[in-house]
Amino acid sequence: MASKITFIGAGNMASAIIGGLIDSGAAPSTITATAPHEKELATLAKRLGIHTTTDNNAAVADADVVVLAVKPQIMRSVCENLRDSVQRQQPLVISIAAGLDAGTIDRWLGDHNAMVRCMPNTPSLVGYGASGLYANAKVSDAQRDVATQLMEAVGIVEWVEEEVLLDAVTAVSGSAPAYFFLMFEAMEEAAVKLGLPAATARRLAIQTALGAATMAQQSDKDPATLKKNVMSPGGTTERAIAHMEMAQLRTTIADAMQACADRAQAMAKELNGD
Ligand SMILES: NC(=O)C1=CN([C@@H]2O[C@H](COP(=O)(O)OP(=O)(O)OC[C@H]3O[C@@H](n4cnc5c(N)ncnc54)[C@H](OP(=O)(O)O)[C@@H]3O)[C@@H](O)[C@H]2O)C=CC1
Ligand SMILES: O=C(O)[C@@H]1CCC=N1
Repeated sequence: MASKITFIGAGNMASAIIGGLIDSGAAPSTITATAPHEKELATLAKRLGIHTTTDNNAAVADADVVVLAVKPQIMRSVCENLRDSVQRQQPLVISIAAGLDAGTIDRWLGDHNAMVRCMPNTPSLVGYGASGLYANAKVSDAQRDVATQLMEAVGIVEWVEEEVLLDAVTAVSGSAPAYFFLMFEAMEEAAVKLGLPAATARRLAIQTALGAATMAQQSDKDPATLKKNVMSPGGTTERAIAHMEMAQLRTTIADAMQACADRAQAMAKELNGD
């Protein structure tokens, strides 16, 4: 990617994306990251060879792409401080903040900006991210490609055409790593009750999830068929799955995802007010 990219914020998500970009061939000299403290930046500059600065406005001055990667609660003051530089430079602005509408950030940045809003997830840290992206009407096809390349550096990308669908993305991928971690916790606890050492149980559960995910990704069969293939008639898996269905696991998952999407809506109301 030849564009000059500036990351406002240099925390977990920004450093994951920058690491992925460099691994996929981006020149470190085209990347700048900002944060309030020199010390954190110096570590990042040393590790990745990128430019760093504590001056957000200086970092935006020659950027083609500006990625907003600060916490939602401080986004307004960060954006208002950047307004003049962004209006002068007119970069593609990509926000990865949860809960903040593209329109709100655009307004804080002085309006009429090409804005992409992205909902990533934490497996981006290890290159297995899943991101949902939404673009406003100012974003060109070339800028869409840039945003796709940026997030594909740390995983897969799915575009949505209506911003409200990012709430569904939050429910199915943004928040979802935690659902699987809960499953690992529960399986480990149950396996310990069945007599296995905790460490053995954890390794087996995690490897099984990795295997199941890889199979589901590589197979041309749907998940229902793959599930059926594990279930010998009258066997052990059939008994376990019957128990999960009887306990309404599907309803629990649907209700949890609805609660997640509802919370995303409520957060948007809290965060997007004047
Ligand atoms: N974690 C997750 O699962 C997900 C996170 N997100 C979003 O990603 C964004 C970043 O999250 P994450 O990386 O986890 O957070 P971090 O706290 O790890 O990173 C935030 C970064 O912003 C820096 N910062 C603080 N104030 C400023 C400022 N005024 N100017 C420039 N930089 C500043 C922080 O520096 P310092 O540490 O010195 O304060 C830090 O480097 C959030 O908006 C979050 O909603 C989205 C989806 C999933
Ligand atoms: O829990 C949260 O609010 C954030 C957004 C998606 C993942 N973490």
